Amino acid sequence: DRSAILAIRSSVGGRSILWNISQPATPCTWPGVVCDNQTNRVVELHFPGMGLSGDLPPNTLGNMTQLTTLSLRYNALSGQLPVDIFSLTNLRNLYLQDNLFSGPIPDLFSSLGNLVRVSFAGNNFSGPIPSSVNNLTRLAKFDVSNNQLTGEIPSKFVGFPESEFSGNFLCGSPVEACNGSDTGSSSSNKLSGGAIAGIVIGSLFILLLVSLIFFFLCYKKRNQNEELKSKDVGEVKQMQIEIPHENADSSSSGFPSLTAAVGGGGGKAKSGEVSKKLVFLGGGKKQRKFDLDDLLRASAEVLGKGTFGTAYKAALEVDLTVVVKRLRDVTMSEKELKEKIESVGKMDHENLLPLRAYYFNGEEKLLVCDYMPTGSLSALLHGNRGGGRKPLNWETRSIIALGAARGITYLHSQGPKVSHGNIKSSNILLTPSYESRVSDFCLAGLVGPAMAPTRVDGYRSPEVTDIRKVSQKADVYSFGILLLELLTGKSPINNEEGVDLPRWVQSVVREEWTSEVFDLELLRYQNVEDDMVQMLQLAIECTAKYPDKRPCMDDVASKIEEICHLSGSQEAHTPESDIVSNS
Ligand SMILES: Nc1ncnc2c1ncn2[C@@H]1O[C@H](COP(=O)(O)OP(=O)(O)OP(=O)(O)O)[C@@H](O)[C@H]1O
Repeated sequence: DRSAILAIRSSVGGRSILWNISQPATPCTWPGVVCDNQTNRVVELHFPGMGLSGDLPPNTLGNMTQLTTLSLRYNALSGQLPVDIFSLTNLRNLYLQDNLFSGPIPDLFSSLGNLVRVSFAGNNFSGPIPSSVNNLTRLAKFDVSNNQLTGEIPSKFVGFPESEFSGNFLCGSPVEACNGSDTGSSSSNKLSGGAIAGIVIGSLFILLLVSLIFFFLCYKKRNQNEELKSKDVGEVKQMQIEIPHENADSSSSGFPSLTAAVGGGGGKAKSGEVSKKLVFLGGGKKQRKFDLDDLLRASAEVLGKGTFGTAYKAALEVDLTVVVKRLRDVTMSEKELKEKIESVGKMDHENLLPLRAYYFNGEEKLLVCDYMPTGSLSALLHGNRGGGRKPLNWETRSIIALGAARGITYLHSQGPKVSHGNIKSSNILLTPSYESRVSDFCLAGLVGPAMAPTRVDGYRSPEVTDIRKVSQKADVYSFGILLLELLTGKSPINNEEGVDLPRWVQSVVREEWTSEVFDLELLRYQNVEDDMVQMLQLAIECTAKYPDKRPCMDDVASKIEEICHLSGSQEAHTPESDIVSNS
């Protein structure tokens, strides 16, 4: 290993201060060199931005057979990649971005079967990406942006981020589809003047046609809006007669009233049907009651649009704020819906956010639950990542996981067909002491298949093709994703790897979980590393591809208790400063 590094040095130079060969015989103490403690073999080389230039020497790197990471990014290395690099079968990370490498990515590249992350971005690599890369099953990142690559992108990269392939002459998913012509064609394929003129005229014609269609659609839309406006006025009047309330359009807080926010007191009521009744759920439970007028008068703020419709925060009084969900596209009959909501209203567990009340009148369907001022786990994990954020410690994360697991376990205990159906971090709401309250449970059958939104995709188990047909084992899968989210700090919907979390985690070898997988915020808690590894294993079990291979929720909750030494009910006592660490 030592002589290989010295050979590289004499070929490509670099800043001598970083290559002090008068040092001891072992290269393990040289800057940028990482060795295995037991074997003393070099496992990682990190020479980023060290002023290396020229061609890498042949038959050199290939001798460093234990190399797992090779980082030569931000240098001025040129020429083709030496062939012996492709014999480094232990290599997992290859970072060669921002150099001057040229020539093809050879077929041999696919012999690096352990590769997980590769960046060739910002070089002059040319020719096609060999289709044999389809065999690199662990590859999770492959950034070849800004090279001279041509041809069709191998099918392996469907679903990878487009940005990793941009700035080339490539076609096919994830960039634009191939149309049969070679975008990287040589001068012999240059278009004639006539052909160019034809294309220009054709394009102008298409532009004209598109503009005409656009104007026509705008015109039609405007007419429709005018029609709707006149209809709405009628409906608002109708609702205002049916549901009388004072001061409906504005409130003292400056936010519009709920009536105004939902568009004039709600949707269309069935003719002759008048309902002012807000039906409270939860039986004899002590809770403050209010009537529909109070609700409609309350100042309302949109919280977001979810699977079932829009959620509004409605402040009724100084100390009474609720969330109103306005359901849309409900496919059930009103009778069925009432039965369903009544049964959901009976669910009672300390880790569930109960439904407080509902209101149905014709097309208008409102669900009411308590507002949770601390917000959701999603906001806590992913909000404010840029700056001014308080890291979320391991203990808090495990208490949140356990609370959510217990809430879901309770649901599953209500019958083999009862499942949550929409487990995700925005549906785990938190009390001020960071206890979990699982929300939006058992509502999966409410909306039609057209509502199957891509937004739940990151959590949805592979066997679920219709979001109305969920199961307890599908819940376990989604919960496993939630655990991965807690452990990695990455959102399953929108993460920089652009891959699904289980696939990404499993592409990293176990020894590297600590450095590669866990949220950086968790790395400071070294005494709990074992617990985190066990939790990650549990998450992987939960996200098994086949439902039968997944544990049941009851066992998942017990396992979390065991891993984190948490048993009994978690007290709501911990002040915020103990929960989110300040450093
Ligand atoms: N009771 C609540 N208290 C505080 N925030 C809430 C409450 N209910 C929902 N939210 C927040 O309001 C936003 C919109 O919620 P909503 O449930 O409508 O959509 P979602 O959770 O994003 O998706 P889905 O409808 O699929 O559950 C989310 O950010 C959610 O965390």
